[in-house]
Amino acid sequence: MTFLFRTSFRKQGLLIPVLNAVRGMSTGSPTPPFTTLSISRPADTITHVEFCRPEKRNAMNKAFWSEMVDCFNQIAEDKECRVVVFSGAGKIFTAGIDLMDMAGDIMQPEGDDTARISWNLRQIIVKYQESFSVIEKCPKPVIVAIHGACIGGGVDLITASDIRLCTQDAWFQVKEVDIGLAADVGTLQRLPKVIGNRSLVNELALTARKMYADEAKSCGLVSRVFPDKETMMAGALEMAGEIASRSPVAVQGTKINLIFSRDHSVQESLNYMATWNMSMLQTHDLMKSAQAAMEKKSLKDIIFSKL
Ligand SMILES: CCC/C=C/C=C/C(=O)SCCNC(=O)CCNC(=O)[C@H](O)C(C)(C)COP(=O)(O)OP(=O)(O)OC[C@H]1O[C@@H](n2cnc3c(N)ncnc32)[C@H](O)[C@@H]1OP(=O)(O)O
Repeated sequence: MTFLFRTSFRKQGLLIPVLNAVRGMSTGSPTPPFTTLSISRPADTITHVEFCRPEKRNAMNKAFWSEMVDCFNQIAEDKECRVVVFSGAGKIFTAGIDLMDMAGDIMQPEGDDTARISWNLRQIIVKYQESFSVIEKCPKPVIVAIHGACIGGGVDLITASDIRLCTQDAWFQVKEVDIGLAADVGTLQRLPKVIGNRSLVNELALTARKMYADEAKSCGLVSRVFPDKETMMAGALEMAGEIASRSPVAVQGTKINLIFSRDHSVQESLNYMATWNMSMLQTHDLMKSAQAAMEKKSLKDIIFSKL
């Protein structure tokens, strides 16, 4: 962590939440109006979202699925926030879908006949898909920090995130086939694009075998493995600080164009990029950043307008 960061934390009286995050501890209870998410501000431009249901191993109950949408829509609108760190409180990152709380919605959908039941079920699935798509739609980069187990819905969540870090004890499991369903909220669509090895994706999704940290790193699911949660949280916050020091015009434009190009041809993506930058290149941030580079100044010393 940089000196600048530390002074910024102290200046704002935010040293304790930062230390808690760095220690990998829960920052406390969920933050109202949320019941499953705890939101803290380790620095003025960084939002830490912690999945906070440790006693249930962060199983994804109904409240979680809707709170994710509210939380990330709010972050998308929050002009102070430039980057998000997402982690899980307690023993593991997440046990996936809450098998107790969600059974009704999925196994006994309402409707007078097959068509209406199917229609209602479709709407439920689309709604749950949005709980993770909202991470991708949020223009602020999301760094996800994974410790212990990341099961089922957890893999859906992390594949919608921009940067994945994990601890040496982390393991990943596309568990859906074990509970009798095909994963339907993002894993089957995003994991092949993340890993780029179809055979491995097929193997993981069809057998539900566990994949441990070293393999996750070697196949590209995560970009860094840390010895423990405390070190990982410190690494995540340091990385968040690096991103947050850059121009938000440049950072958000980079996220949006990377996602666009993942889903389009090179030529379509170049066209999109040209149209994007024909306005974004007119930002003051370009001159400020270029000048800092010429003067060998740290970008942490440059003030960019909020976005
Ligand atoms: C349309 C939506 C589509 C979404 C699909 C998503 C699908 C999936 O996510 S499939 C994966 C489902 N998850 C599982 O099968 C995992 C089940 N849990 C476990 O295997 C273990 O709990 C785990 C290895 C995660 C942790 O083991 P540990 O010994 O550390 O803890 P436990 O004593 O087992 O559990 C502690 C309490 O947490 C409750 N709990 C754990 N997982 C879930 C869960 N998935 N759903 C609901 N509750 C869960 C567990 O019951 C214990 O509660 P209590 O007895 O009250 O203490």
